[in-house]
Amino acid sequence: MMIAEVIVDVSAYPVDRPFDYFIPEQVEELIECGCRVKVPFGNRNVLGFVVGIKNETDVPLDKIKPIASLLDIEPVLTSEMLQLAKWLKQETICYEIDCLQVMLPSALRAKYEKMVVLQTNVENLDEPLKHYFQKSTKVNYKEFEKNNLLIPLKKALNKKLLSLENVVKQKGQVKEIRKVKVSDNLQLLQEVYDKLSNRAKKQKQLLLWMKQHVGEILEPDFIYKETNCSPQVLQAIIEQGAAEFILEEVYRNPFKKDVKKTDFLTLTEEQKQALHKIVEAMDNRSPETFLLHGVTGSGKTEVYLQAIQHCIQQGKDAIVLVPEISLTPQMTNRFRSRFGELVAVMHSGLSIGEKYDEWRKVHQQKVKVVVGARSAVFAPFENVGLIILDEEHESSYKQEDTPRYHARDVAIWRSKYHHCPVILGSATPSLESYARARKNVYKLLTLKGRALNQPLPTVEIVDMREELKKGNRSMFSEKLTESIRNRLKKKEQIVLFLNRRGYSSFVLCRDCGTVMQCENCDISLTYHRYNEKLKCHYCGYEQFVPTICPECSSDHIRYFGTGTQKVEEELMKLFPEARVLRMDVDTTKQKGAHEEILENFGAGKADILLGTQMIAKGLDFPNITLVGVLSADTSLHLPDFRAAERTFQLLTQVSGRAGRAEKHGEVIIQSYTPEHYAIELAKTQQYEPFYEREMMVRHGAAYPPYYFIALIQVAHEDVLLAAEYANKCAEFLRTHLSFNASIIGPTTAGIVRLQNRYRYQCLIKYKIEPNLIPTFLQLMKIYRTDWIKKGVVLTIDLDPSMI
Ligand SMILES: Nc1ncnc2c1ncn2[C@@H]1O[C@H](COP(=O)(O)OP(=O)(O)OP(=O)(O)O)[C@@H](O)[C@H]1O
Ligand SMILES: [Zn+2]
Ligand SMILES: [Zn+2]
Repeated sequence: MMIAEVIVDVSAYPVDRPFDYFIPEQVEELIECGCRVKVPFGNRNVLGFVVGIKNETDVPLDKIKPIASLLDIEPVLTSEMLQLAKWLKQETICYEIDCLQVMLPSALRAKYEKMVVLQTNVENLDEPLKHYFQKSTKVNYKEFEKNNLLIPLKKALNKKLLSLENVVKQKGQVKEIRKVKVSDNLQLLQEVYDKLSNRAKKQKQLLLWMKQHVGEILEPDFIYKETNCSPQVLQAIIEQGAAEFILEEVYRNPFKKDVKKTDFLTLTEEQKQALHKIVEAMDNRSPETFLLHGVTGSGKTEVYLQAIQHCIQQGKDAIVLVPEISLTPQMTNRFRSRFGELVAVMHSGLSIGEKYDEWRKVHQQKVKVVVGARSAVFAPFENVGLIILDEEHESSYKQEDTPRYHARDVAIWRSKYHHCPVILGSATPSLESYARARKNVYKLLTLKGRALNQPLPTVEIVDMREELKKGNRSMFSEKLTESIRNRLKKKEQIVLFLNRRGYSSFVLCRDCGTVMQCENCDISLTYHRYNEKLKCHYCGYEQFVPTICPECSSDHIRYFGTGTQKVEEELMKLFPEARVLRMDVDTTKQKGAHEEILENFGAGKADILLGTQMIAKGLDFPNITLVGVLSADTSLHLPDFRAAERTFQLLTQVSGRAGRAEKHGEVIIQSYTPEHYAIELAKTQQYEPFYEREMMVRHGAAYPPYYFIALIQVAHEDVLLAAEYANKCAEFLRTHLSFNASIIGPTTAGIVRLQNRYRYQCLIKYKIEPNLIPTFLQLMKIYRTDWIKKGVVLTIDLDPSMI
């Protein structure tokens, strides 16, 4: 008797543990840990993951049900992933099932159909299988299941004579085109022809034509054009068996264009030293974490590329994480141009099907390198030799939804598992990472100079209050206007950056001052011009811009806030001759739009690239000599203890786009608070002085990296109940945590009402608190068994960004 331990796809407290199921005899030889199964749970069948297989159980045998069906005969999760899920669940206080799901592409969570594909000459197959592949090289898995052939199938898979492919069943997810296959039986064609009455002239004509194309596979449009027949005529012929419609699967290619191969650059002395240390760690199979701190344009990417080369030479695989926002084709092409077909790319711009195809390339070990956003840290390579996080300071490496994991932590866990190094790279490392490097927890590697020895750009800060005093009400200071004009004359390129973090365009009544607010959240709606709608960025609520004020019926409605569109309009007025490209959420909605804008700018088809966060990173164009930051301050005033750090990072990153080749770069930063240290220190572009200063601030306020923080939020539709449970929560923490932890709150959250729920929170600061995780687990248990029934929503975030 064999028993499988299964984690089922039900997120509820008592269910967050493996359940025992009998393994039916016919799948005993097939089932492995990491396979998905369907199992009866309550009165329905649910999806589950096999996490263990054993011979005995403590559960009374009459309570155990059998597995309903086995969905995979090759595991979709490796044993590494199963272990990782167990760790992640503790680390982030969530359900194990959430951890398992986050590791898989969404196509595998959806409906799918499995096909068995021939990888060899049919003759090499064993007898019972042969028959299925006589006509086609791809056969539905169900055929083998139905005919009890799973055991010979598995043997053939192990010998790599056959392979498995999952075909997503959901509509539109497998890319297929319909073609017509003319029968290859000439005699049959003749018979059909003979049977036709003479009146069916068109059909006869088509059949005569088909006799010239026996066995061919053709596109319907081609047939209509060649023979002048209608779809009805073709249909009639098909019904008589002379031809058939077939679906031909075409592979998605997320890479629109092929890239030219590039060669390795000769490294600078600093690059060489950094690479040497990394290679050493790889050779010694040492799970070290390196912090590669290199100024903008210092050639960090080249170091990554050569480290990956070494990794591939060792026969191992490399994972490269890049923030979603800088996963531009320009970025991925740098990897593809070196490693060609060995690269898979994973990011949210891909369709479900494309994502799945890329994941499969990794799962089937067809590629050696994956370049992707956060979740690519779970790439199912089995022989990882190197993990890289580029722009390691980026907040998008932290998932803000369960499981609330940080890609850096997962990367380090995997590096220990695989005995390989991790590289964290940045021009502006997070304070946490830099502090760890100072303490030698991470190994610090520094690139002080730019790759071609170019000087860093000159940075000037313009006080916008002075501009206002001078009577300049425009969003462009005199200095910036002058510099733009100058570059336009010299035919050099300009990047204008609008800091939109924490900033939005809102709509206000000029008579009564009412700001249009979300129905569900205490937050103003953001105006989107492209569809003339107001949208809530937190819950997605949308409405048309009102023509009269809902409060006072005035029709004096006014738009506030400087969006990129407004900047564009003003640019047109000031510099009618300038060719402007705008890059923001609105202009990059369509697939490939991002790519096109960058390509056009790179090809010199525009003078000015105007954009938001999207253009702060990764841009590497030699002709950019001026970077203008229109509003440096907006990100300073967010309810986030990292606001200054993020502002400094952003300003440094965006400044780094200027003067990357021969021509010298200039940066102009406009600000209303130029005396703030984050802005003042961005002028020198030196990281250390900022680090020292910001560390003092963090020390004074007892924030990371000096202390760890955790945030617990309690939300309820009823404000009183929200407060009541938040109090219970705080009380529970105070009685269970030691004096080492300070508990602040409950207080109301930054946004008091979100999605119709009132929100309270407790902030916990600690250095060492052994009781923390057990206490959180206990609290979670109370919540999941009791509070949840009262409509309370409780979340625990062990590394919150907004507080
Ligand atoms: N050793 C080298 N010799 C010549 N050119 C180099 C070398 N290393 C890098 N470069 C070039 O210098 C430019 C900047 O390099 P890269 O983009 O890798 O820097 P980075 O440190 O990643 O910059 P950022 O953090 O600003 O994105 C690129 O155009 C790159 O091709
Ligand atoms: Zn009004
Ligand atoms: Zn809302």
